[in-house]
Amino acid sequence: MARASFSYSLRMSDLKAELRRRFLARRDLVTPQEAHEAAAAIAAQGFALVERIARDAQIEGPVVSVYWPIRSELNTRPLIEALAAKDYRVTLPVMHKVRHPLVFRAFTPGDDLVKGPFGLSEPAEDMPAYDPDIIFSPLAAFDRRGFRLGYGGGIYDATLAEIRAGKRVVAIGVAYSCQEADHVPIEPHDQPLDFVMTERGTITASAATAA
Ligand SMILES: Nc1nc2c(c(=O)[nH]1)N(C=O)[C@@H](CNc1ccc(C(=O)N[C@@H](CCC(=O)O)C(=O)O)cc1)CN2
Ligand SMILES: Nc1ncnc2c1ncn2[C@@H]1O[C@H](COP(=O)(O)OP(=O)(O)OP(=O)(O)O)[C@@H](O)[C@H]1O
Repeated sequence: MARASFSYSLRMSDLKAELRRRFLARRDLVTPQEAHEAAAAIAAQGFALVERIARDAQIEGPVVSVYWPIRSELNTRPLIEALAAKDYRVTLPVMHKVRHPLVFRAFTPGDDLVKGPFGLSEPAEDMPAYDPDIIFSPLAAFDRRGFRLGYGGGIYDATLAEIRAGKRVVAIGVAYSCQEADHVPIEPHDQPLDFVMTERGTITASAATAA
């Protein structure tokens, strides 16, 4: 038994690592012009979806978490600007350890960010922390059920599991359409997204828990 589950998890991590490599390589091929247009599309769609979620769920002044892009991730800075301009409470993730939940700290465009691990830019430790109502999550690959693969830290999974144990949170994956996979391999700890947003439109995830 022990041997069977060991080989299962080895194969699973190889499979995830291979998919991660393949889909990150696709993302790296996006041209600057495509990236520019996608960032504008995500700002418009993301802003509209936040307004819709806040209205439907009757959340006054929702806390919205947006990632601060690194590497070839889709640029969410125009989305952050659009939300902040309408007085939404924007937070950015602060990483502590792999497989541990993120902390979300307040950010307003123009605020200083400090260097975190892996080239991350994060709000300073003295900024106030809030639990988000809506989380925009980066990813390497996604499927239409709403399952995602990240950089392999299990961090968004741990974060969503923790918040969902106490309240409703809407998770929105942000990606280029070239990052869509038929089926992302899943494990029991994987937390589904509610929506995935690409430059082509917004997908309502079929495995969503909060729709
Ligand atoms: N822009 C952005 N912010 C984010 C994330 C993200 O994916 N993108 N995160 C999403 O969770 C959290 C940070 N987590 C991260 C976890 C791992 C790596 C990383 O670079 N990992 C190495 C592999 C390390 C290893 O295998 O030992 C790598 O990919 O090279 C980056 C961010 C919170 N903030
Ligand atoms: N809560 C957990 N319990 C047990 N194993 C876990 C847990 N979270 C992650 N792992 C293991 O860590 C590895 C990375 O997890 P996974 O592939 O789900 O991360 P990811 O979704 O790419 O990362 P992130 O959520 O940070 O973007 C996997 O091989 C998985 O088995």
